[in-house]
Amino acid sequence: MEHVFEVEGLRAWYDRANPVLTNVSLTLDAGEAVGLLGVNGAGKTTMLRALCDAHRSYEFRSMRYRGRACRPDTPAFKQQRYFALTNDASFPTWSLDTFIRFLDRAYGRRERPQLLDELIYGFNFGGYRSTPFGQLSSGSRKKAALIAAFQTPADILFLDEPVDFLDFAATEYLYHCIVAAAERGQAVLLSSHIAESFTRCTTRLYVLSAGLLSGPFDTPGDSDAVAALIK
Ligand SMILES: Nc1ncnc2c1ncn2[C@@H]1O[C@H](COP(=O)(O)OP(=O)(O)OP(=O)(O)O)[C@@H](O)[C@H]1O
Repeated sequence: MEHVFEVEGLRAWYDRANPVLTNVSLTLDAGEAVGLLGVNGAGKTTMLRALCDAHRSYEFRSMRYRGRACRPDTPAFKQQRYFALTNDASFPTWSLDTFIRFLDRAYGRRERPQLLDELIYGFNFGGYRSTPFGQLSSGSRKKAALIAAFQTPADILFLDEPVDFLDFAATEYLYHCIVAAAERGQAVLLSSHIAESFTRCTTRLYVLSAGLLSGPFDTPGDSDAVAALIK
């Protein structure tokens, strides 16, 4: 089966003599959510940033989007992936409504127009859609970032610690959104420190440690077994 995305031999660094990532290879398939585990500082964010053209210092042996060679900055790849940061402080004067208009131009419109309204309702964000991001609480800012991510028609969603800052209800709704995105045919790669987010949402896991990515492993059914993967 053709993978929607594959990368081999990714290496990334801040100091070239001490690379954060020395050999990262992974595949993502349409219609699956995949987890990315690693202790604090393992390099998960650096990896996602490198894959999404947000980190300059990297090299790789090969990268493919739907079987075609690409780079993180290839326009055809960029238009089919969305990267949601852990803690996004960009566009402080923009609201969700403004941001969505921008994303509609960049990614094209949603196949189901009602998806955006469903997401705003599900994340209980209706009262904030015209509030500037800079005036939102951390959790509400995160909800805006996740609504923006899940409403795009991009083939691949890269979600860096999507659970962070969310309240209980929003966390539950996030899990629903990840599963629903996979059911719609998108590929989702999410990093997290919450084992439950993997057992609830993913089918496969990769573990980042000492610059190397191991896996994929079938996602275990219980949280202790997930945590054991990084011991
Ligand atoms: N701007 C930077 N300059 C230099 N080193 C950095 C920079 N950002 C991150 N690092 C280092 O790169 C390594 C990987 O950091 P990264 O943020 O990718 O890890 P992470 O797995 O996402 O961590 P966490 O789970 O704590 O978010 C760490 O040793 C970190 O100190």
